[in-house]
Amino acid sequence: MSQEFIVGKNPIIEALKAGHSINKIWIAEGSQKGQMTKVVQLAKENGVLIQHAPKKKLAQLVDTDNHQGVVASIAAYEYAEMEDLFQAAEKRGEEPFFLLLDEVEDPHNLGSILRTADAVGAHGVIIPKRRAVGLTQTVAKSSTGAIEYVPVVRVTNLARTMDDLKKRGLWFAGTDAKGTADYRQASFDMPIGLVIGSEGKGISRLVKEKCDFLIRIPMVGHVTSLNASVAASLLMYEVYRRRHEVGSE
Ligand SMILES: C[S@@+](CC[C@H](N)C(=O)[O-])C[C@H]1O[C@@H](n2cnc3c(N)ncnc32)[C@H](O)[C@@H]1O
Repeated sequence: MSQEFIVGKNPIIEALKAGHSINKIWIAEGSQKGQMTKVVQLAKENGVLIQHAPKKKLAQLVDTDNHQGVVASIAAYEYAEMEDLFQAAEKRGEEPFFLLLDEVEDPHNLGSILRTADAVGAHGVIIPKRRAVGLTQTVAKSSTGAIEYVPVVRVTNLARTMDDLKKRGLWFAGTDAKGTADYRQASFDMPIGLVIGSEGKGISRLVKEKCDFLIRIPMVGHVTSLNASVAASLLMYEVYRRRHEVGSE
């Protein structure tokens, strides 16, 4: 089984809580306080081996000093199947709410999108296999554990996947700073796929053509677009706002 590392207390706590298969945890000597006691307690409950080591050893394992004194070696994150996303919606008695990321490359953006997707109860994220970031440890860290809860499906061809999903009732809202409709006027009560473009090029032509409508978040300042994860978060919360009455969390 392929193996990678996750770093930081919160991501490791979430991985342990979610029952992710962890081979071993390294804790830096002298950093056993605060949240670290929770890491140790959960590791013991899950029978995970803990090794205390100098900070330098942790930095060598993961090639960074930014590990908050704890590193875990885990089985690689698994991708979900499309059916898992539909089942997640069905289980909650909700219309499907998926995110499609068209070649998002920055792991911090993907992590942050997963974090908000978890917060708003989106049923899953769809990414292409090529020219896009996958489920790496940087993504896991940026997602602060949400990677454990939001199913991510990898597909060979996003445009073709949209055709398949349309047959299952999905509507696609493309997002673009130059989109024709103000997002405040769009409908989100049907089964919806929110399409987010890449950091550099935005949504590709083919994928854009498959979108049923193109929405924009109005911008009255000087820059021409928002960061992909910021735009995704605002729009995910708009879907949430439309679907949940105040106090009905
Ligand atoms: C950094 S932007 C891409 C900018 C790219 N140069 C372009 O021309 O589209 C990344 C993605 O964030 C989303 N986005 C950014 N600003 C937006 C806005 N004002 N309204 C809707 N979506 C936006 C879109 O999905 C966009 O493809």
